[in-house]
Amino acid sequence: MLIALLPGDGIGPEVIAQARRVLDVVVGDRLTYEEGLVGGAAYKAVGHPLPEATMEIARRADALLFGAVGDPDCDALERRLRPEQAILGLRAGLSLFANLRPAKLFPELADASALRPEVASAIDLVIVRETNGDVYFGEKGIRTNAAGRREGYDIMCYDEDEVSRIARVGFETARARRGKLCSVDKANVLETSQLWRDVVIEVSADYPDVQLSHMYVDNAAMQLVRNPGQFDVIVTGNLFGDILSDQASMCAGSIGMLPSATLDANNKGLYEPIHGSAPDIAGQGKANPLATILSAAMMLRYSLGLPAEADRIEAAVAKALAGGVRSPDLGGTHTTAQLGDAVLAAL
Ligand SMILES: NC(=O)C1=CN([C@@H]2O[C@H](COP(=O)(O)OP(=O)(O)OC[C@H]3O[C@@H](n4cnc5c(N)ncnc54)[C@H](O)[C@@H]3O)[C@@H](O)[C@H]2O)C=CC1
Ligand SMILES: CC(C)CC(=O)C(=O)O
Ligand SMILES: [Mg+2]
Repeated sequence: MLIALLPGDGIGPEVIAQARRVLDVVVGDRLTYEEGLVGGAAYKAVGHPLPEATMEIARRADALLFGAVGDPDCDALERRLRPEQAILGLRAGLSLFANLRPAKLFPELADASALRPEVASAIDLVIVRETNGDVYFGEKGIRTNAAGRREGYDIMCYDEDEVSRIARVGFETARARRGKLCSVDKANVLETSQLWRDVVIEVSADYPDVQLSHMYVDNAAMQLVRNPGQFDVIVTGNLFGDILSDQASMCAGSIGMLPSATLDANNKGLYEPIHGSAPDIAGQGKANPLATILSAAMMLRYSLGLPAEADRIEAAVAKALAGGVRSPDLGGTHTTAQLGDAVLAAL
């Protein structure tokens, strides 16, 4: 099975290196890898953040393992050349529309959560975030308005098929878990959200066994901190899901702990930590690689049909944490490579 390995920028290559070490031990030569340039690294090498050569590898691969993109050197570039376009281009170009972001507290990390231990310990949820639409992909630009002033605009738009297909992923995910789906929107002020809510209710007719609720996104942000244990599966749009998942990560200890899978309709997937390229800590050995290692486990489970191997990796991460290894984001002083060492030792 072929893996497209896309390290990207900043801490991306550092965390991918640790995930690769773990995969080498757990699945060995059952996987082969082809590395592709993405993000600022690709822009600097060939003048585009998502070169056709990388897309070609991505299309051929059975799964994609992605680090992160984003490079302060590229901040002044026009939008289509910015590193971040690489991840948007991969999601759109490969129809990767269903981003699953599980947030669960490893019991060993109760002290690292931003929440009180008794509140944090209840967090065990999945955010199902749509990733092919919303303001990230609507018409956008900067124009001069009638008053002669510059105005920026990003059209928020979802069509009913986009909503129903992600709603189905939400219902199926909930059905396989505790049977509760919370759809998060802003239907009190956004037409897009009103349609979202209507379509989710229509789809719910096919899932009478799943308990559906609706919540406005501002309340959802508050409830995630107040009582995260009330959520099983959250289904939401691209923007809201992006924000809520970073927030959920702190309930589970750190942004360096949350993995993700972004799947197409056939479970081909791109696997990546939810975090970005973290330029503030890049190159210092401070990055927590566990989100990426856990993303590799999700890849084995969802796209490669190797659930036992995925379980092994997740158990090794838990064992490493139980052994006391902690990167700075978790309140410790261990390096990126030392976290990788601890997971390998646990394996
Ligand atoms: N999927 C992707 O490739 C994403 C790319 N980005 C890009 O990354 C760049 C930086 O964005 P930020 O807003 O700073 O978000 P970020 O997620 O890169 O970093 C936010 C904060 O969390 C810390 N952090 C992130 N990952 C960590 C890890 N594994 N271990 C320890 N600490 C970690 C960082 O040091 C920073 O203080 C930007 O160019 C942004 O556009 C942001 C999010 C996702
Ligand atoms: C470039 C961003 C849309 C990436 C991001 O923040 C995310 O997917 O979580
Ligand atoms: Mg994000």
